[in-house]
Amino acid sequence: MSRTPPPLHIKICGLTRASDVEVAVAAGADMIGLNFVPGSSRRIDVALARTLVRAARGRVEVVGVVADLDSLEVQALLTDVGLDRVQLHGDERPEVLGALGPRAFKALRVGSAEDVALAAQYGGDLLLVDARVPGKQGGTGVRVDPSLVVELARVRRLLLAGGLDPDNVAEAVRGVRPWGVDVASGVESAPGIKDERKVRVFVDEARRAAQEAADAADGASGA
Ligand SMILES: O=C(O)c1ccccc1N[C@@H]1O[C@H](COP(=O)(O)O)[C@@H](O)[C@H]1O
Repeated sequence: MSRTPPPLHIKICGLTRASDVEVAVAAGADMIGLNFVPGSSRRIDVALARTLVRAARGRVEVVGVVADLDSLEVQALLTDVGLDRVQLHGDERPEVLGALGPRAFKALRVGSAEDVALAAQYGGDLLLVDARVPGKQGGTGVRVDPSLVVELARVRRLLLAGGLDPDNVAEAVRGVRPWGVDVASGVESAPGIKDERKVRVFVDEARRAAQEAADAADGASGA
C-alpha cells in the first residue's frame, strides 16, 4: 500500500521572469528563490523582485538569496520587496542569523567534515547546504558529497542544494532524505532562464523518490 510520504519541500531558485514563476507554481514547487547577490548571473533588482513577488503571492513562498549583507540591510530588503524568507549565502556570522530571527536561514557551503561541524553554530528551523567551490558563492552546479551531510539531515531540517538536476535529484533524495531540495542551474536553458520541462521533471522525480523512500521505510518497519 502506498502511504502519504512526509512532504518534500522543493525550491526553484534564481528566477528572473514572471513566466518562470508560473512554471514553478504549475510544476508544484513550494518555494522560489530571487537572487540579490552582486556578480550572480541570476541577480535581479528590487523593482523586478517586487513584480515577481506579486505574481507569486499566496501561491508559493518567496525566498531572497543574499550574501554578506548586515542584518539591517537584509531586514530592509525583506520589507521593501515583500519576501517571505531570506537565505544567507555568504560568510555571515551566526550573530547575523540570530539578529534576523525565524525568517532567515543560513546556507552553509560544505566540502569537508570541518565545514559540516560549523552547522552547530547556526540556529534556525532550516539549514541549506551547498557545495564549497573555491572563489564561488553559489549557483555552481557542483554537488555536495552526500556522505558528508546524511547525518546532518537526521537532526536538522536540511535543504539540500548544489548541482541537483532532473537526472540526479531522485538518487539525492533517496540517499540523504533531506527536508527539501533546492536547484538553480540544473533546471535552466541559460543562467536565470528556467526550462519548463526540466522544472517539471525535477519536481516529479523528487516527489517520486520521496514517496519511494517513505514506502521503503514503511516496509522495513512492517507498517
Ligand atoms: O545561483 C546563483 O547564481 C547564486 C549566486 C550566489 C549565491 C547563491 C546562488 N545560488 C544558490 O546556489 C545554490 C545551488 O545552485 P545550483 O543548483 O548548484 O546551481 C542554490 O541554493 C541557489 O540558491
